Amino acid sequence: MVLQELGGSISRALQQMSNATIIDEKVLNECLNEITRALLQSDVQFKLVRDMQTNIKKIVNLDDLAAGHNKRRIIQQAIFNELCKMLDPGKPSFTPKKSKPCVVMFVGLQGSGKTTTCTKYAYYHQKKGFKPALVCADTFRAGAFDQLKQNATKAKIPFYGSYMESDPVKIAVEGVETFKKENCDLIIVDTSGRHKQEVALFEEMRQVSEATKPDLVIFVMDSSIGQAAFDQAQAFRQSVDVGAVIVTKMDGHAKGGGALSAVAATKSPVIFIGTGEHMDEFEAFDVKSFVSRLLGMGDLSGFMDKIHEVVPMEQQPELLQKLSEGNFTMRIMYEQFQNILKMGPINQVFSMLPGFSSELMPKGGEKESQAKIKRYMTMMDSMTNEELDSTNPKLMNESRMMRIARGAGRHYREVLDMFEEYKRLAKIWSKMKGLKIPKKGDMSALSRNMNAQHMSKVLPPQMLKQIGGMGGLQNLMKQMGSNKDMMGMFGDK
Ligand SMILES: Nc1nc2c(ncn2[C@@H]2O[C@H](COP(=O)(O)OP(=O)(O)OP(=O)(O)O)[C@@H](O)[C@H]2O)c(=O)[nH]1
Repeated sequence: MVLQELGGSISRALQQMSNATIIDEKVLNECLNEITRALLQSDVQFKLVRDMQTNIKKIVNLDDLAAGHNKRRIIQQAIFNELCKMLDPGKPSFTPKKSKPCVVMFVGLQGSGKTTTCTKYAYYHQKKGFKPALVCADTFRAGAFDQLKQNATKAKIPFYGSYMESDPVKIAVEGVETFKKENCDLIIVDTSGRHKQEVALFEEMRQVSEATKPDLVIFVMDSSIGQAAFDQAQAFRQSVDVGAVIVTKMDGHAKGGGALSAVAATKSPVIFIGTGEHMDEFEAFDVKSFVSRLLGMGDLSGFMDKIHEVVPMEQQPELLQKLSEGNFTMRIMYEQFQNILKMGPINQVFSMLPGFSSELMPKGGEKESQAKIKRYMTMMDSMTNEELDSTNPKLMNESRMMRIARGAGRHYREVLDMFEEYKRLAKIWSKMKGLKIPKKGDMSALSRNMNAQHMSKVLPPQMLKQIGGMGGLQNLMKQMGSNKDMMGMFGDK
């Protein structure tokens, strides 16, 4: 079962439960069985799923719940928490610091996407101001060095390797020494891919680890390996001190369940996921955001962080001010489209945005969505400043739209479509009116300033009903103590 289907099945099970007039043992069991089935089909290890089910039943004791408690919300929250617990081993991974040079070693099965991921990891940190370098200690696969060299050159990252030397330990040590001298602060060592049974290659990996003394060993796992994930991850952990997991190929036909099993086997957190073959198809992994998106709840906190990353600091207060005044103009939409295109793979960003995901981003239609955004932007290029900055929808009459269509070489119908999309987004964002704007556009402060009132306006009515209306929402926020967690629930589905 692919990841999107898993999310869909879980959301449906929750929805069915919410539709029941009374939630009793039978309804709860049906809901949990549905979720169990979905997780098993997604290749989550059987034991993990069984434990989860037992835990939820322990937490949600229907008889003990005093009258007046919102049972649906408690069950939903329990499922959310259990899924988070499955993915969170409870200890954070080592994170590289610019001030101190560090060595990170990559291990994984042959073809898992290790070499590609090494470059993605280096590129990600390079964008954050690190000085990364790549060492190819894979002397087993002919062509591995060329592949790394090619990727590294593309990303302008220094690399080290040899066509002649056959001893991976020697290359690894020389590469690490070389880059330490060159003051690189993140030295990444790519090792040979292994089959599970290859004792010699496991021994080689152990020796490379012993010689280079990595600060972190990352286990790279292909998300489609299914039920085998647990055993494979454990085999690696027995030879080297795995400290983090990266799950690749989460795009396409990925089965998400293997990730959960790998976390359980290595007791190490997933730190990134690979979502495509390209360098920037790589996402930092956050458990709560992931589960939130898996359950179809959207992830506004992730979106806020993304905005923080790509919207220039000087633009932020201005944008927030405009949103707080309820002035969502075409120009803001244009700028947001520009930012979205800058943020990287569009499907990742869309799944975080309230309102953007469902209409503009049909599942699997990233290319079309990207083209649509570009088309919208071309049409907006033919608009006047007055039109772009107006908040009066009446300004956009037929003759103006005809003119824009002619100017952009598009059909009138397409301009109309774009305008409908603008109105839809303006309606969603207008609910941010009155939001207190923190100084210097601090996004996390903005999250904190969101109160139940704002949330109730932005939440889809169905979801608000599930939570237990305004009262339930206020209670939930009090209990959670932090608005940031709640931000994950801002989907518009
Ligand atoms: N769709 C998709 N493809 C990926 C992803 N990561 C890697 N790949 C592809 O998977 C294939 C194998 O990747 P490599 O990086 O060569 O794998 P490797 O683990 O280094 O292989 P060995 O050196 O043999 O161990 C390549 O075609 C990559 O482009 C991903 O996140 N999504």
